[in-house]
Amino acid sequence: MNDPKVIVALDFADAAAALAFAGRVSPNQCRLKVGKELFTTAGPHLVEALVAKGFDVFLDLKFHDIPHTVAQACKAAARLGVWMVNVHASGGRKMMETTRDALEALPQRPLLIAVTVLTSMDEAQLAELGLPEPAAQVERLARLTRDCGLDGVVCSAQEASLLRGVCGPEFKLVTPGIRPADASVDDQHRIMTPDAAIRAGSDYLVIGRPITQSADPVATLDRINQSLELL
Ligand SMILES: O=c1ccn([C@@H]2O[C@H](COP(=O)(O)O)[C@@H](O)[C@H]2O)c(=O)[nH]1
Repeated sequence: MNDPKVIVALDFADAAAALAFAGRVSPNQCRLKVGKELFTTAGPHLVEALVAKGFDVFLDLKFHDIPHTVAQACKAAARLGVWMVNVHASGGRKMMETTRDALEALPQRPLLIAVTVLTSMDEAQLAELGLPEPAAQVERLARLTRDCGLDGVVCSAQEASLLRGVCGPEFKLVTPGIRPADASVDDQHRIMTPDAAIRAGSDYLVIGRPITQSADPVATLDRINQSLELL
């Protein structure tokens, strides 16, 4: 598989557990995501170690701060050799454009995407924040992200077909909240199965616990990949 669709979320408590998983899979089977828990405990060295093993690494730190701070943080991420990095679209136009410009000045840059609405959020939680229902808020932030020249967004697969129409074929749609039919939903709300997500227009599926907490993580990953090959 040259372009694996599955990005495994390495939400492990320490570097040893993350490296043990990475030692059991190959860069042809999946990409890897390092998020807040693992980065806070294991830091940049772990990211560099995964990159050195040949994996495409998505550094999922969801930066959200003033423009200069976010741009510098994303440049620091680029120096680690990561494949993809992200910010929160709700940080606004100036933040996204400043970060895009900072990365475009580099000889080699990671993909830059923006989080729209977290997949754990439902309509009631958004209403509490004074925001419209998920699809409307996701579309608004995705349009802004595209206008700022970023490469794509994080959204739920439930919004993928809408955004594919609005943002075009090249715009990357990275979708967490993926749940095989027999998996626990956990704290996710806007979910979809792996094959339905790809059919809806997702480019990449972020999958954590359904793989990493399963009895046989490699077999689960293989099963998901096989279900996608049939499409
Ligand atoms: O909207 C978002 C953005 C990021 N995530 C991250 O994806 C994984 C999902 O893990 P699961 O175990 O498959 O639920 C996790 O690292 C989140 O931080 C997201 O879920 N939703």
